[in-house]
Amino acid sequence: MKTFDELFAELSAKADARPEGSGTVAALDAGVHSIGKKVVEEAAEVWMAAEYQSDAETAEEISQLLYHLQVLMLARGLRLEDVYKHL
Ligand SMILES: N=c1c2ncn([C@@H]3O[C@H](COP(=O)(O)OP(=O)(O)OP(=O)(O)O)[C@@H](O)[C@H]3O)c2ncn1[C@@H]1O[C@H](COP(=O)(O)O)[C@@H](O)[C@H]1O
Repeated sequence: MKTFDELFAELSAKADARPEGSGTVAALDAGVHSIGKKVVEEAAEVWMAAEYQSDAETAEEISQLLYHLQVLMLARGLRLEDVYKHL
């Protein structure tokens, strides 16, 4: 298990080190347009899970949406503080 901040630190390190086989590196290489489509897809899956699926399935979909949002942040060069200051 990891927190939102811990995942962001892990993904930031992967973006810098670019390890072989990283899905995050592949997503970053695909670019903002591709990542944005994934965010929308995952958001729709969160909505459908919340309406029709279990709590556990909804939580899993939410985790995937949070992951893809973090990838989008990295692709744009945004830091956690850039988002947190609006909360
Ligand atoms: N938390 C996640 C995570 N959540 C979601 N995903 C990605 O999002 C996809 C889930 O989307 P779907 O369920 O829609 O599955 P899918 O449609 O079959 O996926 P695609 O075919 O579109 O890739 C997964 O296949 C992963 O590619 C994640 N990929 C990675 N992480 C974590 O990110 C870290 C770095 O991962 P790597 O960069 O791959 O090393 C690790 O800690 C991972 O656990």
